[in-house]
Amino acid sequence: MKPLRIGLAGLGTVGIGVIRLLRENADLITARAGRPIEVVAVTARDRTRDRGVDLSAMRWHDSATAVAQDPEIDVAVELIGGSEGSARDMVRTALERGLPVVTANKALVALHGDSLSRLSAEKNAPLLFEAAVAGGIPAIKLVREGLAADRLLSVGGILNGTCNYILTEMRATGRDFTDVLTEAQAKGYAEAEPSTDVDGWDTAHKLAILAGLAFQPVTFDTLSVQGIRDITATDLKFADQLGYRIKLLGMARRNETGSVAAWVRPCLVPTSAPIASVDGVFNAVSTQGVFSGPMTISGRGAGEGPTASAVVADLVDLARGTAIPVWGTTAVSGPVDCADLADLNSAFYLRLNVQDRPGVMADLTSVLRDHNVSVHFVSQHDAATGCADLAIVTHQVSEKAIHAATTALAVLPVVTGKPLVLKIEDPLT
Ligand SMILES: NC(=O)c1ccc[n+]([C@@H]2O[C@H](COP(=O)([O-])OP(=O)(O)OC[C@H]3O[C@@H](n4cnc5c(N)ncnc54)[C@H](O)[C@@H]3O)[C@@H](O)[C@H]2O)c1
Ligand SMILES: N[C@@H](CCO)C(=O)O
Ligand code: NA
Repeated sequence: MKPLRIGLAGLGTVGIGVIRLLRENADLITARAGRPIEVVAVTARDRTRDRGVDLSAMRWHDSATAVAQDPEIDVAVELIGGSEGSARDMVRTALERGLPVVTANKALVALHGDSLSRLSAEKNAPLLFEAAVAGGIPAIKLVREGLAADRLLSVGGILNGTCNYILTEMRATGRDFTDVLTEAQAKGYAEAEPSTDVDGWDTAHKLAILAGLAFQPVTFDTLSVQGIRDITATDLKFADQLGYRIKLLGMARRNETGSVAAWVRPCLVPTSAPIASVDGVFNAVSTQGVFSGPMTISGRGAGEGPTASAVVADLVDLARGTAIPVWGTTAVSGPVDCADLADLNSAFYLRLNVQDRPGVMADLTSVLRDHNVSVHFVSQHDAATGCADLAIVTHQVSEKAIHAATTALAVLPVVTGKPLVLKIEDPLT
Protein backbone atom coordinates (compact mmCIF):
# COMPACT_ATOMS: atom_id res chain seq x y z
CA MET A 1 0.00 0.00 0.00
CA LYS A 2 1.46 3.33 -1.05
CA PRO A 3 1.37 5.70 1.94
CA LEU A 4 -0.11 9.20 1.80
CA ARG A 5 3.00 11.32 2.36
CA ILE A 6 2.54 14.47 4.47
CA GLY A 7 4.66 17.62 4.55
CA LEU A 8 3.84 19.45 7.80
CA ALA A 9 4.71 23.03 8.81
CA GLY A 10 4.29 24.07 12.45
CA LEU A 11 5.30 21.80 15.33
CA GLY A 12 3.37 23.48 18.14
CA THR A 13 0.32 22.25 20.04
CA VAL A 14 -1.54 21.06 16.95
CA GLY A 15 1.43 19.93 14.82
CA ILE A 16 2.86 17.70 17.54
CA GLY A 17 -0.66 16.46 18.30
CA VAL A 18 -1.04 15.36 14.68
CA ILE A 19 2.26 13.43 14.75
CA ARG A 20 1.31 11.75 18.05
CA LEU A 21 -2.17 10.82 16.86
CA LEU A 22 -0.91 9.39 13.56
CA ARG A 23 1.52 7.21 15.52
CA GLU A 24 -0.80 6.13 18.28
CA ASN A 25 -3.75 5.25 16.01
CA ALA A 26 -1.68 4.11 13.00
CA ASP A 27 -3.49 0.79 12.54
CA LEU A 28 -7.03 2.06 12.64
CA ILE A 29 -6.16 5.10 10.52
CA THR A 30 -4.56 2.85 7.89
CA ALA A 31 -7.65 0.63 7.89
CA ARG A 32 -10.04 3.56 7.56
CA ALA A 33 -7.94 5.51 5.06
CA GLY A 34 -7.13 2.41 2.99
CA ARG A 35 -3.41 3.18 3.25
CA PRO A 36 -0.89 4.46 5.81
CA ILE A 37 -0.61 8.21 6.44
CA GLU A 38 2.99 9.25 7.15
CA VAL A 39 4.59 12.60 7.96
CA VAL A 40 7.75 12.63 5.82
CA ALA A 41 8.79 16.32 5.89
CA VAL A 42 8.50 19.05 8.56
CA THR A 43 9.48 22.57 9.51
CA ALA A 44 9.10 24.91 12.49
CA ARG A 45 10.88 28.00 13.78
CA ASP A 46 13.39 26.18 15.95
CA ARG A 47 14.99 22.96 14.73
CA THR A 48 16.84 22.20 17.97
CA ARG A 49 13.90 22.22 20.39
CA ASP A 50 12.98 18.92 22.06
CA ARG A 51 9.28 18.47 21.41
CA GLY A 52 8.99 15.08 23.06
CA VAL A 53 8.46 13.21 19.80
CA ASP A 54 10.98 11.56 17.52
CA LEU A 55 11.31 13.53 14.27
CA SER A 56 14.51 11.84 13.07
CA ALA A 57 12.86 9.96 10.17
CA MET A 58 11.46 13.20 8.70
CA ARG A 59 13.17 15.60 6.28
CA TRP A 60 13.70 19.01 7.87
CA HIS A 61 13.11 22.08 5.66
CA ASP A 62 14.13 25.63 6.45
CA SER A 63 10.80 27.18 5.47
CA ALA A 64 7.13 26.31 5.13
CA THR A 65 7.30 27.14 1.42
CA ALA A 66 10.14 24.63 1.03
CA VAL A 67 7.90 21.96 2.59
CA ALA A 68 5.16 22.83 0.08
CA GLN A 69 7.72 22.49 -2.74
CA ASP A 70 9.04 19.09 -1.57
CA PRO A 71 8.56 16.77 -4.59
CA GLU A 72 8.16 13.72 -2.33
CA ILE A 73 4.94 14.78 -0.54
CA ASP A 74 1.28 14.19 -1.49
CA VAL A 75 -0.36 16.66 0.94
CA ALA A 76 0.75 19.91 2.61
CA VAL A 77 -0.43 20.49 6.19
CA GLU A 78 -0.22 24.07 7.47
CA LEU A 79 -0.27 24.39 11.28
CA ILE A 80 1.63 27.66 11.72
CA GLY A 81 -1.24 30.16 12.10
CA GLY A 82 -1.78 33.77 11.04
CA SER A 83 -3.63 35.00 7.97
CA GLU A 84 -0.52 36.36 6.22
CA GLY A 85 3.16 35.51 5.80
CA SER A 86 4.50 31.97 5.90
CA ALA A 87 1.14 30.25 6.41
CA ARG A 88 -0.48 31.94 3.41
CA ASP A 89 2.62 31.50 1.25
CA MET A 90 2.77 27.78 2.06
CA VAL A 91 -0.89 27.15 1.28
CA ARG A 92 -0.72 29.09 -1.98
CA THR A 93 2.50 27.37 -3.06
CA ALA A 94 1.02 23.91 -2.45
CA LEU A 95 -2.27 24.67 -4.23
CA GLU A 96 -0.37 26.23 -7.18
CA ARG A 97 1.38 22.85 -7.51
CA GLY A 98 -1.97 21.07 -7.47
CA LEU A 99 -1.21 19.59 -4.04
CA PRO A 100 -4.08 19.08 -1.53
CA VAL A 101 -3.81 21.22 1.61
CA VAL A 102 -5.08 20.69 5.17
CA THR A 103 -5.00 23.62 7.59
CA ALA A 104 -6.34 24.50 11.06
CA ASN A 105 -5.97 28.21 10.30
CA LYS A 106 -9.32 29.98 10.71
CA ALA A 107 -7.88 33.47 10.19
CA LEU A 108 -6.44 32.43 6.83
CA VAL A 109 -9.66 30.82 5.57
CA ALA A 110 -11.87 33.64 6.93
CA LEU A 111 -9.82 36.38 5.29
CA HIS A 112 -8.55 34.67 2.14
CA GLY A 113 -11.02 31.82 1.63
CA ASP A 114 -12.34 33.41 -1.54
CA SER A 115 -9.03 33.58 -3.42
CA LEU A 116 -7.88 30.23 -2.01
CA SER A 117 -11.12 28.52 -3.05
CA ARG A 118 -10.66 29.81 -6.60
CA LEU A 119 -7.09 28.55 -6.68
CA SER A 120 -8.18 25.21 -5.23
CA ALA A 121 -10.87 24.83 -7.93
CA GLU A 122 -8.56 25.96 -10.74
CA LYS A 123 -5.80 23.52 -9.74
CA ASN A 124 -8.18 20.74 -8.75
CA ALA A 125 -6.42 20.62 -5.36
CA PRO A 126 -8.66 20.15 -2.29
CA LEU A 127 -8.33 22.58 0.62
CA LEU A 128 -9.68 21.10 3.89
CA PHE A 129 -9.98 22.91 7.24
CA GLU A 130 -12.13 20.93 9.70
CA ALA A 131 -9.90 21.93 12.63
CA ALA A 132 -10.36 25.63 11.88
CA VAL A 133 -13.91 25.78 13.27
CA ALA A 134 -14.71 24.47 16.76
CA GLY A 135 -11.57 22.27 16.92
CA GLY A 136 -12.51 18.62 17.37
CA ILE A 137 -16.24 19.12 16.73
CA PRO A 138 -17.05 18.12 13.13
CA ALA A 139 -18.72 21.48 12.47
CA ILE A 140 -17.54 21.80 8.87
CA LYS A 141 -18.61 18.24 8.05
CA LEU A 142 -21.97 18.88 9.69
CA VAL A 143 -22.76 21.89 7.53
CA ARG A 144 -20.97 20.95 4.31
CA GLU A 145 -21.71 17.24 4.17
CA GLY A 146 -24.31 16.22 6.76
CA LEU A 147 -26.64 19.06 5.78
CA ALA A 148 -25.68 19.19 2.09
CA ALA A 149 -29.29 18.56 1.02
CA ASP A 150 -30.93 21.18 3.21
CA ARG A 151 -31.49 24.92 2.99
CA LEU A 152 -30.22 26.39 6.25
CA LEU A 153 -31.92 29.29 8.01
CA SER A 154 -29.24 29.87 10.64
CA VAL A 155 -25.86 28.64 11.79
CA GLY A 156 -23.67 29.62 14.72
CA GLY A 157 -23.03 29.08 18.40
CA ILE A 158 -20.29 29.20 20.99
CA LEU A 159 -17.11 29.23 18.92
CA ASN A 160 -14.41 30.39 21.35
CA GLY A 161 -13.37 28.24 24.30
CA THR A 162 -11.42 30.99 26.08
CA CYS A 163 -14.42 33.33 26.25
CA ASN A 164 -16.75 30.54 27.31
CA TYR A 165 -14.32 29.56 30.06
CA ILE A 166 -14.08 33.18 31.30
CA LEU A 167 -17.87 33.67 31.34
CA THR A 168 -18.41 30.31 33.05
CA GLU A 169 -15.85 31.10 35.77
CA MET A 170 -17.17 34.64 36.30
CA ARG A 171 -20.64 33.19 36.85
CA ALA A 172 -19.44 30.39 39.14
CA THR A 173 -17.17 32.51 41.33
CA GLY A 174 -18.53 36.07 41.09
CA ARG A 175 -15.07 37.29 40.03
CA ASP A 176 -14.61 40.04 37.45
CA PHE A 177 -13.37 39.76 33.87
CA THR A 178 -9.71 40.81 34.31
CA ASP A 179 -9.24 38.47 37.26
CA VAL A 180 -10.51 35.41 35.37
CA LEU A 181 -8.68 36.39 32.18
CA THR A 182 -5.37 36.34 34.08
CA GLU A 183 -6.21 32.83 35.29
CA ALA A 184 -7.19 31.69 31.77
CA GLN A 185 -3.80 32.94 30.51
CA ALA A 186 -1.97 31.12 33.32
CA LYS A 187 -3.79 27.90 32.41
CA GLY A 188 -2.79 28.33 28.76
CA TYR A 189 -6.36 28.71 27.42
CA ALA A 190 -6.05 32.36 26.39
CA GLU A 191 -3.29 33.78 24.22
CA ALA A 192 -0.63 35.96 25.90
CA GLU A 193 -2.18 38.78 23.78
CA PRO A 194 -5.79 37.83 24.41
CA SER A 195 -7.49 40.35 22.13
CA THR A 196 -8.11 37.78 19.36
CA ASP A 197 -10.17 35.72 21.80
CA VAL A 198 -11.85 38.25 24.13
CA ASP A 199 -12.62 40.93 21.55
CA GLY A 200 -14.49 38.39 19.42
CA TRP A 201 -12.14 38.12 16.42
CA ASP A 202 -11.49 34.39 16.74
CA THR A 203 -15.26 33.79 16.91
CA ALA A 204 -15.70 36.07 13.89
CA HIS A 205 -13.15 34.07 11.86
CA LYS A 206 -15.02 30.84 12.60
CA LEU A 207 -18.40 32.42 11.95
CA ALA A 208 -17.28 33.77 8.57
CA ILE A 209 -16.33 30.21 7.59
CA LEU A 210 -19.65 28.74 8.79
CA ALA A 211 -21.60 31.49 6.98
CA GLY A 212 -19.61 30.76 3.81
CA LEU A 213 -20.55 27.08 4.00
CA ALA A 214 -24.19 27.55 5.02
CA PHE A 215 -25.02 30.54 2.79
CA GLN A 216 -22.28 32.22 0.79
CA PRO A 217 -18.81 33.61 1.48
CA VAL A 218 -18.96 36.99 3.27
CA THR A 219 -16.52 39.90 3.31
CA PHE A 220 -14.88 39.53 6.72
CA ASP A 221 -14.63 43.27 7.40
CA THR A 222 -18.43 43.62 7.22
CA LEU A 223 -19.14 41.31 10.17
CA SER A 224 -20.40 43.11 13.28
CA VAL A 225 -18.11 42.10 16.18
CA GLN A 226 -18.36 42.76 19.92
CA GLY A 227 -16.32 40.97 22.59
CA ILE A 228 -16.79 40.24 26.29
CA ARG A 229 -14.59 42.85 28.02
CA ASP A 230 -17.54 44.93 29.27
CA ILE A 231 -19.38 42.04 30.96
CA THR A 232 -19.28 42.27 34.76
CA ALA A 233 -20.05 39.79 37.54
CA THR A 234 -23.21 41.87 38.11
CA ASP A 235 -24.41 41.07 34.57
CA LEU A 236 -23.93 37.35 35.15
CA LYS A 237 -25.87 37.63 38.41
CA PHE A 238 -28.72 39.53 36.74
CA ALA A 239 -28.78 37.02 33.86
CA ASP A 240 -29.07 34.13 36.33
CA GLN A 241 -31.99 35.75 38.11
CA LEU A 242 -33.76 36.44 34.81
CA GLY A 243 -33.38 32.83 33.58
CA TYR A 244 -30.51 33.31 31.13
CA ARG A 245 -26.82 32.49 30.69
CA ILE A 246 -24.40 34.95 29.07
CA LYS A 247 -22.57 33.40 26.10
CA LEU A 248 -20.41 34.91 23.38
CA LEU A 249 -22.25 33.86 20.23
CA GLY A 250 -21.38 34.07 16.56
CA MET A 251 -24.57 33.78 14.50
CA ALA A 252 -25.40 34.00 10.80
CA ARG A 253 -28.90 34.05 9.34
CA ARG A 254 -30.22 34.41 5.84
CA ASN A 255 -32.87 37.15 5.96
CA GLU A 256 -35.96 37.60 3.73
CA THR A 257 -34.11 39.74 1.20
CA GLY A 258 -31.55 36.95 0.69
CA SER A 259 -28.70 38.78 2.38
CA VAL A 260 -26.73 37.28 5.28
CA ALA A 261 -26.92 38.90 8.71
CA ALA A 262 -23.83 37.88 10.68
CA TRP A 263 -22.68 39.11 14.06
CA VAL A 264 -20.56 38.24 17.10
CA ARG A 265 -22.08 39.42 20.39
CA PRO A 266 -22.22 38.47 24.04
CA CYS A 267 -25.87 37.43 24.43
CA LEU A 268 -28.36 36.41 27.07
CA VAL A 269 -29.37 32.87 26.10
CA PRO A 270 -32.46 31.31 27.75
CA THR A 271 -31.45 28.48 30.08
CA SER A 272 -33.79 26.18 28.10
CA ALA A 273 -31.62 26.51 24.95
CA PRO A 274 -29.26 23.51 24.43
CA ILE A 275 -26.19 25.74 24.26
CA ALA A 276 -26.98 27.48 27.58
CA SER A 277 -25.49 24.50 29.43
CA VAL A 278 -22.34 24.31 27.27
CA ASP A 279 -19.76 25.53 29.79
CA GLY A 280 -16.04 25.98 30.30
CA VAL A 281 -13.77 25.56 27.28
CA PHE A 282 -16.43 23.63 25.36
CA ASN A 283 -17.83 24.92 22.05
CA ALA A 284 -21.23 24.28 20.45
CA VAL A 285 -22.59 24.72 16.95
CA SER A 286 -26.33 25.01 16.26
CA THR A 287 -28.05 24.85 12.89
CA GLN A 288 -31.66 25.39 11.87
CA GLY A 289 -32.64 23.81 8.56
CA VAL A 290 -35.89 23.77 6.59
CA PHE A 291 -35.94 19.97 6.36
CA SER A 292 -33.46 18.98 9.09
CA GLY A 293 -34.88 21.24 11.81
CA PRO A 294 -32.88 22.35 14.85
CA MET A 295 -29.56 20.68 15.65
CA THR A 296 -26.78 21.29 18.17
CA ILE A 297 -23.42 19.57 18.54
CA SER A 298 -20.94 20.36 21.30
CA GLY A 299 -17.48 19.30 22.36
CA ARG A 300 -13.91 20.45 22.76
CA GLY A 301 -13.17 23.38 20.47
CA ALA A 302 -9.42 23.50 21.12
CA GLY A 303 -6.44 21.69 22.55
CA GLU A 304 -3.93 19.19 21.20
CA GLY A 305 -6.08 16.05 21.02
CA PRO A 306 -9.36 17.42 19.64
CA THR A 307 -7.69 19.67 17.09
CA ALA A 308 -5.33 16.93 15.89
CA SER A 309 -8.33 14.60 15.56
CA ALA A 310 -9.97 17.05 13.13
CA VAL A 311 -6.76 17.57 11.09
CA VAL A 312 -6.20 13.82 10.72
CA ALA A 313 -9.87 13.22 9.79
CA ASP A 314 -9.25 15.56 6.84
CA LEU A 315 -6.16 13.52 5.92
CA VAL A 316 -8.23 10.32 6.03
CA ASP A 317 -10.72 11.96 3.64
CA LEU A 318 -7.89 12.82 1.25
CA ALA A 319 -6.44 9.29 1.45
CA ARG A 320 -9.89 7.93 0.58
CA GLY A 321 -10.00 10.24 -2.44
CA THR A 322 -12.86 12.45 -1.23
CA ALA A 323 -12.91 15.79 -3.08
CA ILE A 324 -15.31 18.50 -1.92
CA PRO A 325 -15.23 22.13 -3.12
CA VAL A 326 -14.00 24.58 -0.46
CA TRP A 327 -17.46 26.11 0.17
CA GLY A 328 -19.28 22.84 -0.52
CA THR A 329 -20.65 24.03 -3.86
CA THR A 330 -19.40 24.74 -7.36
CA ALA A 331 -21.89 27.64 -7.63
CA VAL A 332 -19.93 30.09 -5.51
CA SER A 333 -20.57 33.81 -5.75
CA GLY A 334 -19.06 36.49 -3.62
CA PRO A 335 -17.77 37.31 -1.20
CA VAL A 336 -20.75 39.52 -0.33
CA ASP A 337 -21.09 42.16 2.37
CA CYS A 338 -23.04 41.15 5.48
CA ALA A 339 -26.46 42.79 5.91
CA ASP A 340 -26.80 46.04 7.86
CA LEU A 341 -28.14 45.13 11.32
CA ALA A 342 -29.80 48.49 12.14
CA ASP A 343 -33.34 47.25 11.45
CA LEU A 344 -32.88 43.80 12.98
CA ASN A 345 -35.37 43.30 15.83
CA SER A 346 -34.56 41.58 19.10
CA ALA A 347 -35.28 41.77 22.81
CA PHE A 348 -32.39 43.36 24.70
CA TYR A 349 -30.91 43.44 28.19
CA LEU A 350 -29.81 46.89 29.30
CA ARG A 351 -27.67 47.32 32.42
CA LEU A 352 -27.33 50.77 33.95
CA ASN A 353 -25.58 52.06 37.04
CA VAL A 354 -27.71 54.93 38.39
CA GLN A 355 -28.04 57.26 41.37
CA ASP A 356 -30.50 55.74 43.83
CA ARG A 357 -32.97 58.59 44.48
CA PRO A 358 -36.59 59.51 43.70
CA GLY A 359 -37.44 60.33 40.08
CA VAL A 360 -34.58 58.37 38.52
CA MET A 361 -36.85 55.72 37.07
CA ALA A 362 -39.07 58.41 35.54
CA ASP A 363 -36.03 60.00 33.83
CA LEU A 364 -34.98 56.63 32.40
CA THR A 365 -38.39 55.51 31.20
CA SER A 366 -39.08 58.83 29.49
CA VAL A 367 -35.91 58.36 27.39
CA LEU A 368 -36.99 54.82 26.54
CA ARG A 369 -40.49 56.08 25.62
CA ASP A 370 -39.00 58.80 23.36
CA HIS A 371 -37.09 56.09 21.46
CA ASN A 372 -40.08 53.78 21.24
CA VAL A 373 -38.40 51.14 23.43
CA SER A 374 -40.98 49.08 25.32
CA VAL A 375 -39.93 47.66 28.70
CA HIS A 376 -40.74 44.06 29.60
CA PHE A 377 -39.05 43.80 33.01
CA VAL A 378 -36.91 45.84 35.43
CA SER A 379 -34.76 44.59 38.29
CA GLN A 380 -32.64 46.59 40.73
CA HIS A 381 -29.70 45.86 43.03
CA ASP A 382 -27.99 48.21 45.44
CA ALA A 383 -24.46 48.90 44.27
CA ALA A 384 -22.17 51.36 46.12
CA THR A 385 -23.85 53.69 48.64
CA GLY A 386 -26.37 55.94 46.88
CA CYS A 387 -26.11 53.95 43.65
CA ALA A 388 -28.02 51.05 42.13
CA ASP A 389 -27.50 48.61 39.26
CA LEU A 390 -30.56 48.32 37.06
CA ALA A 391 -31.32 45.54 34.60
CA ILE A 392 -33.96 46.37 32.00
CA VAL A 393 -35.30 43.74 29.63
CA THR A 394 -37.01 45.19 26.56
CA HIS A 395 -39.65 43.86 24.21
CA GLN A 396 -38.66 43.39 20.55
CA VAL A 397 -36.97 46.55 19.29
CA SER A 398 -34.57 47.39 16.46
CA GLU A 399 -30.79 47.59 17.04
CA LYS A 400 -30.96 51.17 15.79
CA ALA A 401 -33.57 52.13 18.42
CA ILE A 402 -31.88 50.43 21.39
CA HIS A 403 -28.52 51.96 20.59
CA ALA A 404 -30.01 55.46 20.15
CA ALA A 405 -31.85 55.05 23.47
CA THR A 406 -28.67 53.86 25.22
CA THR A 407 -26.68 56.81 23.87
CA ALA A 408 -29.36 59.17 25.23
CA LEU A 409 -29.44 57.36 28.60
CA ALA A 410 -25.65 57.49 28.95
CA VAL A 411 -25.63 61.30 29.06
CA LEU A 412 -28.35 61.63 31.74
CA PRO A 413 -26.87 63.09 34.95
CA VAL A 414 -28.47 60.24 36.97
CA VAL A 415 -26.66 57.56 34.94
CA THR A 416 -23.17 56.83 36.23
CA GLY A 417 -20.74 54.67 34.25
CA LYS A 418 -21.17 53.23 30.78
CA PRO A 419 -24.45 51.39 30.08
CA LEU A 420 -24.22 47.88 28.63
CA VAL A 421 -26.58 46.49 25.97
CA LEU A 422 -26.75 42.74 25.31
CA LYS A 423 -28.90 40.94 22.78
CA ILE A 424 -31.30 38.26 24.04
CA GLU A 425 -30.91 35.34 21.68
CA ASP A 426 -31.86 31.70 21.24
CA PRO A 427 -29.77 30.37 18.32
CA LEU A 428 -32.49 27.88 17.40
CA THR A 429 -35.36 30.33 17.00
N1 LIG B 1 -4.16 25.22 19.72
C1 LIG B 1 -5.43 24.96 19.47
O1 LIG B 1 -6.15 24.47 20.33
C2 LIG B 1 -6.00 25.22 18.12
C3 LIG B 1 -7.33 24.88 17.86
C4 LIG B 1 -7.86 25.09 16.56
C5 LIG B 1 -7.07 25.67 15.60
N2 LIG B 1 -5.78 26.03 15.90
C6 LIG B 1 -4.97 26.62 14.84
O2 LIG B 1 -3.88 25.76 14.55
C7 LIG B 1 -2.76 26.52 14.11
C8 LIG B 1 -1.56 26.19 14.99
O3 LIG B 1 -1.87 26.49 16.33
P1 LIG B 1 -0.96 26.00 17.56
O4 LIG B 1 -1.78 26.23 18.79
O5 LIG B 1 -0.40 24.66 17.30
O6 LIG B 1 0.21 27.09 17.52
P2 LIG B 1 1.64 27.04 18.24
O7 LIG B 1 2.04 28.43 18.48
O8 LIG B 1 1.63 26.06 19.37
O9 LIG B 1 2.57 26.40 17.09
C9 LIG B 1 2.91 27.10 15.94
C10 LIG B 1 4.10 26.39 15.28
O10 LIG B 1 4.40 27.07 14.07
C11 LIG B 1 5.81 27.29 14.01
N3 LIG B 1 6.04 28.49 13.20
C12 LIG B 1 5.79 29.78 13.50
N4 LIG B 1 6.16 30.58 12.50
C13 LIG B 1 6.64 29.77 11.54
C14 LIG B 1 7.17 30.00 10.25
N5 LIG B 1 7.27 31.24 9.76
N6 LIG B 1 7.58 28.95 9.52
C15 LIG B 1 7.47 27.69 10.02
N7 LIG B 1 6.98 27.41 11.22
C16 LIG B 1 6.57 28.44 11.97
C17 LIG B 1 6.25 27.45 15.45
O11 LIG B 1 7.63 27.19 15.55
C18 LIG B 1 5.38 26.39 16.11
O12 LIG B 1 6.01 25.14 16.01
C19 LIG B 1 -3.22 27.99 14.17
O13 LIG B 1 -3.72 28.36 12.91
C20 LIG B 1 -4.35 27.95 15.19
O14 LIG B 1 -5.27 29.00 15.02
C21 LIG B 1 -5.24 25.81 17.12
N1 LIG C 1 -8.27 30.48 21.05
C1 LIG C 1 -9.23 29.55 20.55
C2 LIG C 1 -8.53 28.26 20.16
C3 LIG C 1 -9.32 27.40 19.24
O1 LIG C 1 -9.54 27.98 18.01
C4 LIG C 1 -10.31 29.30 21.61
O2 LIG C 1 -10.17 29.75 22.74
O3 LIG C 1 -11.32 28.69 21.30
NA1 NA D 1 -14.07 21.25 13.69
